Amino acid sequence: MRYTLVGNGRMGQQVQSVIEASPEHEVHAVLDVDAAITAGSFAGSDVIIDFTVRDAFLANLPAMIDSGVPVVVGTTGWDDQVERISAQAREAGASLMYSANFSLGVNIFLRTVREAAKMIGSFDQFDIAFSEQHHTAKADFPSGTALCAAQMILDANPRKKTVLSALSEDRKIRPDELQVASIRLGSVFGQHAAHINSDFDDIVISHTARSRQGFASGAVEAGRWLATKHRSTPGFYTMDNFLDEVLG
Ligand SMILES: NC(=O)C1=CN([C@@H]2O[C@H](COP(=O)(O)OP(=O)(O)OC[C@H]3O[C@@H](n4cnc5c(N)ncnc54)[C@H](OP(=O)(O)O)[C@@H]3O)[C@@H](O)[C@H]2O)C=CC1
Ligand SMILES: O=C(O)C1=N[C@H](C(=O)O)C[C@H](O)C1
Repeated sequence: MRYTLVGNGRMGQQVQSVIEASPEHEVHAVLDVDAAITAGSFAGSDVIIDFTVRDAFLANLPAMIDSGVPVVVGTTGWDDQVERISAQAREAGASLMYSANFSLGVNIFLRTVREAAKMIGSFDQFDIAFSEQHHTAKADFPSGTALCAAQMILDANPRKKTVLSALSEDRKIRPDELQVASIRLGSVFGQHAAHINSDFDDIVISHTARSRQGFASGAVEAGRWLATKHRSTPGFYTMDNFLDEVLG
């Protein structure tokens, strides 16, 4: 499988080393910030993996779609555009897979949080909040993973209606607001936690990334899966679709 990588930062380099460690895969090209990207930039490639920044991803997307090569997007910070872009990909007969987090561990964690949020929804005594910690070079907040978890909690728990990502100095949080707190600290790879509280107990469900390798391995596996999917059923996919298929 020949991969073209868009972005050569922390994640681009980690994806490159995962691909180079596998006899089945090869890096076809790496397109960094200086590349003038057109549809032709992806010729000869089986999969594109994008780890850049919101604006670069949005600017390069038309060329990626026009190339007809399936695209795995790890870049976060564009959740407000997901509906428009998924429709655009479907209309073009392209394949695009987006996840704010390609780590298998994180996706298992997210499903656990969803189940917990659903269960506590039946009992008024429980409150829930979410937190994330990342390195100080991270551009977006809350993390894409935290936003994804927050949406799952809002969908699962009728007592939470909106996300509050920054507290106000002059008012209390409302019971129907879900606090999503962000900490930027040193070189933390990524830590996410759901915090549940009642008068009787505290439940904390958490995931801590031990390196960037889990994100990168997941993105490479997702690329292999998407390339196969693209041949039979092009479309817009997420890690949920991938996991549903793998888990049967
Ligand atoms: N889905 C997942 O599993 C994960 C997602 N992420 C997300 O991935 C993204 C990247 O993270 P990370 O690698 O840590 O960030 P980095 O800042 O280390 O890397 C981003 C890279 O993109 C480059 N870039 C900027 N504009 C363009 C462009 N137009 N064309 C090509 N390359 C460009 C930057 O170059 P320069 O620095 O020279 O501007 C930089 O090298 C973030 O949105 C992050 O949240 C991170 C980890 C896991
Ligand atoms: O920027 C990062 O580093 C990470 N970003 C992703 C996110 O925004 O959720 C995933 C991971 O936690 C690392």
